[in-house]
Amino acid sequence: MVDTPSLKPQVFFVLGGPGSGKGTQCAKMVEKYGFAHLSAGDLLREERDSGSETAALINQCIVEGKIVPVEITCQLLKKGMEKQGWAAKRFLIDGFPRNQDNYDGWSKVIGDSVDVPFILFMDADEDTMIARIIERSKTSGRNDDNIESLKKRFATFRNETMPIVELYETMGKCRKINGLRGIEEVFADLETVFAGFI
Ligand SMILES: Nc1ncnc2c1ncn2[C@@H]1O[C@H](COP(=O)(O)OP(=O)(O)O)[C@@H](O)[C@H]1O
Ligand SMILES: Nc1ccn([C@H]2C[C@H](O)[C@@H](COP(=O)(O)OP(=O)(O)O)O2)c(=O)n1
Ligand SMILES: [Mg+2]
Repeated sequence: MVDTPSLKPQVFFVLGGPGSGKGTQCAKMVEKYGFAHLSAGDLLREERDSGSETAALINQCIVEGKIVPVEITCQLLKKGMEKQGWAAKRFLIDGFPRNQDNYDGWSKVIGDSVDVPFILFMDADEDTMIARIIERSKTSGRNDDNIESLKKRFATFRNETMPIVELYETMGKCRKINGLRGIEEVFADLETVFAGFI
């Protein structure tokens, strides 16, 4: 039987607490292996800064460490994927799905039109993540890179995002990465996990 190549895009979600290294590692995968990278947070900040009618709601969620309703985020991701050329692409989608609402909304709108071979979970302890975000705050210009917002983001991560990580774990689709080491050592682990896809 002829093995017909799938035209579905492959999507790898990248989850982990704030400062766990999601964006850093995705950028390296783009540079070395040509993956397309969509950061849900970056898309939401861009949408907020465009001054659209959802800008105020998005900003409120960002500052309060809450998750923006999926109708907004999923449309931004879908548009971003279409812009990159939908089919036969390998996408890293960073910072999504961050809660059950994200997961359900994606399933409804995108669902089986993509393959999700696995997700990455960047694992790090809070002290390390806090130190990294404090350092990042010196240059990021982000209005949520401060200790007050950060505490709320951690609570959301523990209460809403970890159950999604666990859901993928029960499906045998979660690849846990120790994010505590140096950037290059972490990346070497990603290369191992992605063997067969790069
Ligand atoms: N493995 C690492 N070791 C030390 N610092 C790191 C590491 N990975 C990322 N960083 C730094 O920590 C900060 C947060 O990383 P980032 O990739 O933006 O995390 P996230 O997208 O998960 O919030 C950045 O300033 C980045 O340069
Ligand atoms: N799926 C998502 C992703 C991000 N957001 C909002 C809420 C998050 O605290 C902010 C920032 O997310 P982002 O992934 O950029 O943050 P970190 O890279 O984890 O530091 O954006 C969201 O509401 N829904
Ligand atoms: Mg990030």
